[in-house]
Amino acid sequence: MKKRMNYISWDDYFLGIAELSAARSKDPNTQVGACIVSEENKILSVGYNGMPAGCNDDEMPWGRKGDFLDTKYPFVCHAELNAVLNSNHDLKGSRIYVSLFPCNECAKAIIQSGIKEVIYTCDKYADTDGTKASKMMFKMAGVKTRQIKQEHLVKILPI
Ligand SMILES: Nc1ccn([C@H]2C[C@H](O)[C@@H](COP(=O)(O)O)O2)c(=O)n1
Ligand SMILES: [Zn+2]
Repeated sequence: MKKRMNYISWDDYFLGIAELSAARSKDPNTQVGACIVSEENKILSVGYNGMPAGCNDDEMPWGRKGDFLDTKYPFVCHAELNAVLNSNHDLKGSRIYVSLFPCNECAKAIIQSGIKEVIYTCDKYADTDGTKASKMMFKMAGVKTRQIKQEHLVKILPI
């Protein structure tokens, strides 16, 4: 008997784990998940966007508009930053799978931690200056970026 052939690729596997992590997010508008993987395809960390530890997410604002302090933006920790901070491992040479292209703040954390490749699916904020800054920094720092489609798994997040 031969081995099973239609197993999922490493990319689909780790992207699936990033998507599953995103399903933990309480953000009503955008749920993001990230999974950091070593050169040996071992999972080093995962994360999703949410309020900082100890900040009661029932009491924090989740809106997008209005006074800055009445929105989620100054408070929420992004999925990629959480994944970097959640890890107890050296991230040098690793790659990060993320369901949305990293913002400029996360791009800095990704570069400084030694991650060498960003694999992402969605790029819905491509036209923003933040994403443009991320792309500039990744290029200058030699961090590869690659967009892939989720081929084999149904999207986990509810529509
Ligand atoms: N690469 C990213 C981009 C965004 N996030 C988080 C931050 C917020 O919780 C949400 C964005 O909210 P929106 O403006 O789309 O309502 O997604 C992230 O974790 N990683
Ligand atoms: Zn970010």
